[in-house]
Amino acid sequence: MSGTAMSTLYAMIMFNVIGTVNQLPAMFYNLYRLFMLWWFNEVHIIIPREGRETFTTNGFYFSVETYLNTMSSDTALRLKSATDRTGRLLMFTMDTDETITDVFVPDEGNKGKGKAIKVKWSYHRQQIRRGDAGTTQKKLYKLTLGARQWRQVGKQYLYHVMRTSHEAVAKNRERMLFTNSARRDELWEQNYVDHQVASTQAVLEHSASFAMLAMEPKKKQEIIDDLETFSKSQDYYAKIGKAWKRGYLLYGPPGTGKSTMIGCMANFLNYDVYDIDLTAVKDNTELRHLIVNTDSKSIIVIEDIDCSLHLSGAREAKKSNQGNKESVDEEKGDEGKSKATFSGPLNFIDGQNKGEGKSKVTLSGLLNSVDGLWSACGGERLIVFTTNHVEELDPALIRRGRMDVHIELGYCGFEAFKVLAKNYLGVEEHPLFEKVKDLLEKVNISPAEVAESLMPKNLREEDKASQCLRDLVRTLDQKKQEEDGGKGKKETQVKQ
Ligand SMILES: Nc1ncnc2c1ncn2[C@@H]1O[C@H](COP(=O)(O)OP(=O)(O)OP(=O)(O)O)[C@@H](O)[C@H]1O
Ligand SMILES: [Mg+2]
Repeated sequence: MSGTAMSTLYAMIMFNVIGTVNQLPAMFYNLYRLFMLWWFNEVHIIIPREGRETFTTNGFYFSVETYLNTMSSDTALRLKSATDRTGRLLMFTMDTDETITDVFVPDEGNKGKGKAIKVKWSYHRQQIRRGDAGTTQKKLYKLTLGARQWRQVGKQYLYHVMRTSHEAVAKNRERMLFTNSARRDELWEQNYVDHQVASTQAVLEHSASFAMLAMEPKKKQEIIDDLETFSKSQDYYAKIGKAWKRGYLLYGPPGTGKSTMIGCMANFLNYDVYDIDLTAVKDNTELRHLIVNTDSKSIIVIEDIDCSLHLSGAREAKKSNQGNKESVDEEKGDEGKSKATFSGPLNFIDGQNKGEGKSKVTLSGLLNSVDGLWSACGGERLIVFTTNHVEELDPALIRRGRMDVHIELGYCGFEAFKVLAKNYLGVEEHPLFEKVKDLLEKVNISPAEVAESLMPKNLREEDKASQCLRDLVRTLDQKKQEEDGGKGKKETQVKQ
């Protein structure tokens, strides 16, 4: 094909894409177009970096870049690599004039009838002379595919590119942790927050995944299925007229993995986390304001809800004192005064009430805020309460409909231990496993304590697994003796 003919074709496709050939008589134009497609049998689509207006950029160019990044590292021969803007994620892009091939299977029922098509992508830079102003460089991607394929599934393919790139962006999106909490330092210690970026934004650094969560496998799978179903059920929730929200109550003794599970949920769903410390919330109005101002795709967390406030007490006092308007007045008194926002994780509540136990949040205030979230906010959200003492919570707070799923996290059983042994020591079998199994049936020990025993204490030790397992057996024996001696709790507890 001659250079002139190619340029004509480029020009045509570009005209076609941006729709500027309206002046041509329609019939002549269509005939001409069909002839060109038949004659050259290939279509080239140019996606320039520059947008249509001066000084603008073309969003689709970046979608293509992200899309190609999801595949170019496997197929291109020359790649450029760089980190993304956060400096954390490695991106691979094609080098100039590099070409890669993509295979696309259109939907059944489409004109392409489900047959795979091959398309080519290439990346180019062109020097453009601008008279006396010198030259500028134009960056562009070029898509090449058969003329018939373009007619049949071209648009479907381009939408596929756009959708895949949006999904990749969503997947690699950094999860943020917002907190009103004076517990910020504690969160840092737990590696929830990256120190370096905390002054401007808090990135959720918790690397927890369900794979490393020690829990009975069937129960774990049920939770994963529940989360997955929830995240894909937008249409279903709309159909039954229910807000797209789900409440989780996580309860169990200390160190059984409640906070860890929240990290797993956030990473699994790719949601942000809003950690609300009720003791740092001034009053009910402020709480409502905080909750309603959370973004979609987020998990609103209230940890240790039993200790944050004496919520059940507040409710009981209110019940037994129906005539006393004080608590109601308290709830209404600060209407409109709240200034709290989730503008960032640091200092967004004025310091005076922080951690001083002066919060005036009441149980009914909390109930109203949760219900307000259910009714007033669009978008998907989870709300998670954690507690060590579920029996002390007011039934209204945790009734189904508010807290849809109740998950008990118990002491460490043998199944949970095997997950920990695999994660911490990389072993799936060991002669000491039988002994550990036997002791775990008799002793109540939290996964946190087991995890602590499984941490190598001496790097010079060659057989770290045996050393750690011996350490665990010693700890379990010691606990058993304590329990046998009546010092510890002896009643059987739920194990995971
Ligand atoms: N089920 C578990 N699976 C894996 N690791 C666990 C599990 N439970 C606890 N751990 C380990 O123990 C540490 C403490 O656990 P975590 O903070 O999740 O407990 P918790 O139930 O929230 O305790 P608390 O009631 O005191 O807040 C975690 O950092 C993790 O390393
Ligand atoms: Mg916790």
